[in-house]
Amino acid sequence: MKNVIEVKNLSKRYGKHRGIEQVSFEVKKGEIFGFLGSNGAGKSTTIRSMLGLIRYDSGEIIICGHDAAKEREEVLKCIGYMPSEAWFYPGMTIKDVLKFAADVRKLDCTREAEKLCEKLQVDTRRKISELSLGNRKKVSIVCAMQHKPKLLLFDEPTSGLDPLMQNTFFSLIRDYVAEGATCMLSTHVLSEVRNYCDRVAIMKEGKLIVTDTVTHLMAGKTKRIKMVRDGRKLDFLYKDDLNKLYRELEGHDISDILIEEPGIEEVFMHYYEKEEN
Ligand SMILES: Nc1ncnc2c1ncn2[C@@H]1O[C@H](COP(=O)(O)OP(=O)(O)OP(=O)(O)O)[C@@H](O)[C@H]1O
Repeated sequence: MKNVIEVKNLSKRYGKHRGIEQVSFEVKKGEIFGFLGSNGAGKSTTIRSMLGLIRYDSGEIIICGHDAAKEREEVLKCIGYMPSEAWFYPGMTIKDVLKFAADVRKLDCTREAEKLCEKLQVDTRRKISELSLGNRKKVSIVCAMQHKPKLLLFDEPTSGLDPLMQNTFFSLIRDYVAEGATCMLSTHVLSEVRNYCDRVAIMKEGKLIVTDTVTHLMAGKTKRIKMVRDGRKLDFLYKDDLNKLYRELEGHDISDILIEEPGIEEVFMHYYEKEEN
């Protein structure tokens, strides 16, 4: 399958401060790719480098077959970007904002914008200054999607959206992906990754520590064990061979035991801990 994103050995420093180091990953056409990491891990730096919003120090970024450093305009043509801050000129109406965003691309996006506004319940007559954060986020979503881009690139898209709108947002993504688009989104919301993403990359302290399918990550060796041992309730994550655990339990009174797959939160923590060891 064709790669829509290829990031190779991407590094960026902010003066003395660490930005990102040697980040490499690929996203295939038709994937929904989750980008995870705690505050300051380097997600926005990677995304902004992809868009040419910041100049990176070394490495290579190819998007839709174009080099992000040398063919920025071509790259921007194929991307619909939603930044984490939904900032617009406060005096403009939503309709004006959407038209402005389409005009910049020299496209008529009226029909698609109307469809999106209806689904997201956006009243285009309202002024930006009257909108809550959630409603500004919705305007941002329409701006990113109305030109039906090949690559939907979202930086923390759902913060501020109510659960109903989050569902609508992901169903829109799925519709575009079904029509041939690809999506990469950064998020702190692990359930979004579990429910909607095909693959995930986890960043930590400027480095990419794992890239894998969500299914594979969830099916790892780590288990959550709940048991009552010698009258004491225990609840812990177990990463080793289960046979070893059974041997360790010999001679103890086990009155109850439950072995289950950990949640994605635990898988995420597992990778963080593993890196530290
Ligand atoms: N303009 C800047 N000047 C100096 N350092 C910066 C700047 N922007 C980011 N950094 C640093 O680069 C690192 C990566 O930050 P980045 O914003 O990419 O992380 P992030 O994963 O997007 O975090 P968050 O989830 O909080 O948005 C951090 O150590 C951060 O302090």
